[in-house]
Amino acid sequence: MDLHIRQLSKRYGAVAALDQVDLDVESGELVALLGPSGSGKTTLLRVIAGLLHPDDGRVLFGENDATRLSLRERNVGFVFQHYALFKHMTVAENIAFGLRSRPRSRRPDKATIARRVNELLGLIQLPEFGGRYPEQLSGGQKQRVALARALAIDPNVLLLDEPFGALDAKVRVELRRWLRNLHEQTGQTTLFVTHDQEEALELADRVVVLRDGRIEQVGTPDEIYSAPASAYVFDFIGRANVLDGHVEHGHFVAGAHALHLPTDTTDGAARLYARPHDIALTAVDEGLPAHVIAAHRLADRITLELHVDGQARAFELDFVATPDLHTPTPGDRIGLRPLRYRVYPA
Ligand SMILES: Nc1ncnc2c1ncn2[C@@H]1O[C@H](COP(=O)(O)OP(=O)(O)OP(=O)(O)O)[C@@H](O)[C@H]1O
Repeated sequence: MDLHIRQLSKRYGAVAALDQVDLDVESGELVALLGPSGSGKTTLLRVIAGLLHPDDGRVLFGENDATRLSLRERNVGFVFQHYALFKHMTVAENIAFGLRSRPRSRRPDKATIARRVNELLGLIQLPEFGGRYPEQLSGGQKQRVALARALAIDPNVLLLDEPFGALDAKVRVELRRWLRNLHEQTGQTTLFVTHDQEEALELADRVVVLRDGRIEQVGTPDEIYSAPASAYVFDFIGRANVLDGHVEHGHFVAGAHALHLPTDTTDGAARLYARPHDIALTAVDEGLPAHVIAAHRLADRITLELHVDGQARAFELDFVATPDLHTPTPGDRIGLRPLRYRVYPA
């Protein structure tokens, strides 16, 4: 089912946890809510779930205004990082819980529930685990069961709040790929909260970047990564180098160096942002002059720490070592040519 958020606001004293948020999620989409701690991700998810009431604004499931409906009436499935399974119930009982606790008029019969549970055990790839108790499962298995429990009720939307946040890095990566796969099978409209940009970019159809309770950018992972709408998004999405300078007649000027800007940018003080792997090494008089502070090698990758003439911030450049390439050493003078970059007003 599609989901529409209209002008949602929620304050805690002086803090605007959500500030006039608008968002449309299409039926079947997997959308990541991405932002640093305190940006409002969990608040937004809880308002959609009906666990929290907004001060203002509306939540629509399809065309139906759900703003005043309770959690149960909204028929949402959710999995939170710390939303533990019921310890005294088996895996199968946990998965069946949502269906069994429906009012009698809407409760499926026992055989239908058992069929649904088996189907879900298959979907989460734990077909033999129905009789186990949660304490007999690994962390990743528990979260898969939690997901099956959330899916059992055939929810209007599936809401996931850092569901893999408590697991170790390797399991996290496995589970996010598994979740992407599962999503392709179920086609369930899903909102996924994370503060991990890699997770968001790999998993989602679209990413919503939040900042202080407002949406900073909404786009496909490619749009967010390749065309960050602001310095904030650029910085949050990956490693960033920053050059201070100014824009003049379609060029970014830093010291004696000018770089052509493909799009119209207003003249004035500006900052250029470039990723460490998007910068080429040149002869010192052909690029931005810099000197090498340190060189680090990890397998075939080399990272140079640099000081660019006239700039206050440290600068980093990454490249792959090849046999014919001379690796600069500390103290060397080199030139830099940003290959891909974005310029934002300072
Ligand atoms: N119950 C509460 N009482 C007071 N302030 C709150 C409450 N819940 C959230 N806030 C504040 O609202 C803002 C948004 O919080 P929220 O939990 O939505 O952020 P988040 O992006 O999910 O962060 P995290 O990644 O740390 O979970 C924060 O400034 C937070 O301190």
